[in-house]
Amino acid sequence: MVKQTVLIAGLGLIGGSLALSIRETKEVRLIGYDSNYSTLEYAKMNKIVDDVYNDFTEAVVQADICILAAPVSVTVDLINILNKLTFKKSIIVTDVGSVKGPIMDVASKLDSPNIAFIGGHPMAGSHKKGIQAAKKHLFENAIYVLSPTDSSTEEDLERLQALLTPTKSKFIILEPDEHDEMTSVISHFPHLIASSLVHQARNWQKTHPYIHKLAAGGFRDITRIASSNPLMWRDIFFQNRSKMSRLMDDWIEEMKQLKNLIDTGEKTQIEKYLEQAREYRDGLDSGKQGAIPSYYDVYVDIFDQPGAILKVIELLANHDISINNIEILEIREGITGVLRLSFQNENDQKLSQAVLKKNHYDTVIEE
Ligand SMILES: NC(=O)C1=CN([C@@H]2O[C@H](COP(=O)(O)OP(=O)(O)OC[C@H]3O[C@@H](n4cnc5c(N)ncnc54)[C@H](O)[C@@H]3O)[C@@H](O)[C@H]2O)C=CC1
Ligand SMILES: O=C(O)C(=O)Cc1ccc(O)cc1
Repeated sequence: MVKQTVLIAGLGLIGGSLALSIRETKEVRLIGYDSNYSTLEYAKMNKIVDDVYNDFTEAVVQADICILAAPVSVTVDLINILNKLTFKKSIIVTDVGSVKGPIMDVASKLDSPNIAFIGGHPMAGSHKKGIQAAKKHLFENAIYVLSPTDSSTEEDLERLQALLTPTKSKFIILEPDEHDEMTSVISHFPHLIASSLVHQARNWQKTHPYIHKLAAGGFRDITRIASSNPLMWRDIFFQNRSKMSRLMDDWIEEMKQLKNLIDTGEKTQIEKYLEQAREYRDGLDSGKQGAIPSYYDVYVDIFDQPGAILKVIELLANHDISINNIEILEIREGITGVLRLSFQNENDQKLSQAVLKKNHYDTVIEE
């Protein structure tokens, strides 16, 4: 069987993770392009792809399928380059960008009859960046948005889905504008708000130096997404600029109304506001993977003793459970402290809780 050549352009967190899940497909020759030499070196050394290129044109003309996995603005530039090339054979081109509008706009100008463009967005990720953070199972159970275009056929869509099957994600078809509006509401705008809450705390720290300590609990949780890659998010905000701007207008208006209720002592109205928010939030399906991936955390009480953290890690490693992230939330001399362990999925979360409980650790999973 003739192997199809698949190019991943941009071998960072998302491109690298896609490569790790696709590479086991025997009938694929996987090649990678990136502008960063050490990324290419890493990808080659760790056999994440079969071959690496630092020239996009040289790589893409070989490909049967090309996945553009660079920042959104770079993806737009790469599509513009595609429009200047001659393709002697047919190629399916897709992307992974968090914003679809600008990418689909430029893709609609592709005039080679040999290019079939299908927009894409695997809705899972992390606050980390770069190929070192790539994970084979990153997209497991995640929603994977696909946006076919006039240039793509049903067969192209099926071929792309077949290639992406090892990601174990769930495909949904969305119109680009629909996608950008929804992601602006549940991902892009909340991101900005999380960062603004952090700024607010930082400003108040000048008045109350102790705020830093108090912010370690719930505040850190609700602002977690503010720790993500600033360059990527800057790109997302500007590429989804008009939708972000509209949401900011709505938000400012809502804040004004809330301020008014607080200033005038409208307790009933405020209670109603909180109640409605609680009802809607409780109705969100916590068991399903949403667009912003859930965090699967387990809180473990540990004693401040040498090697206490290591013991927990060893225990889970012995059960083949891999930990995504570890944070020490509070530990003071001689008393118990809390360790937050984050896992890739609910299964690992529940399994680790069972293992830890069996070994007499106090654990909590927040609902
Ligand atoms: N990080 C996340 O959680 C998610 C990100 N996305 C989207 O995936 C895309 C990539 O994001 P990440 O992998 O997180 O970022 P990343 O920073 O980990 O990787 C980006 C890669 O693109 C490369 N790159 C940058 N400029 C380039 C250029 N001119 N030519 C070739 N390569 C270039 C970088 O060297 C890097 O290896 C973005 O469009 C983002 O919107 C989609 C879903 C989730
Ligand atoms: O919202 C976040 O920060 C995430 O948890 C990961 C993420 C980032 C960007 C996306 O386009 C999709 C998911």
